[in-house]
Amino acid sequence: MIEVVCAIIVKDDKILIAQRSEEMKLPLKWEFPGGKLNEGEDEEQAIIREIKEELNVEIIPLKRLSSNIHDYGSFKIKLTAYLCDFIGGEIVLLEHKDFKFVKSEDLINHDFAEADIPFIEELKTLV
Ligand SMILES: Nc1nc2c([nH]c(=O)n2[C@@H]2O[C@H](COP(=O)(O)OP(=O)(O)OP(=O)(O)O)[C@@H](O)[C@H]2O)c(=O)[nH]1
Repeated sequence: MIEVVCAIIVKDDKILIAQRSEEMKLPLKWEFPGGKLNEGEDEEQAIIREIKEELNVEIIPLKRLSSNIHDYGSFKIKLTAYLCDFIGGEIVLLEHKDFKFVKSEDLINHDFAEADIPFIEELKTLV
């Protein structure tokens, strides 16, 4: 099983979501940015590194939210979300096709990766 961490980055009561590019797995799906844990890394180190690599910004993980296990058929992931504080930098899309900040009740209107669906309900009560 692949261990993946993703960041729930909140700014002005809105959540940052990113759209996967055509070249990535799950093309054009929306997701919470993040990625796979490297060997020897803990979840917080991984999320800080991934967000810097993908979006060129600095975050601080504040709180571990829930984990979802999802089987895509060809691969299975354990996806863990972290509520994060946006501490600085200008977003530069280094891997994704697009990004936006949306209200938690608006998440449902985006075509999310299936593994993310349980977070969408959870976030309505949190953000
Ligand atoms: N970062 C991120 N990955 C997610 C989310 N939901 C979800 O199913 N995933 C899946 O988790 C896997 C690991 O993410 P990644 O961002 O490191 O993947 P990657 O670009 O290295 O994938 P690839 O190089 O295998 O295409 C991907 O296959 C991705 O499709 C999510 O909300 N955020």
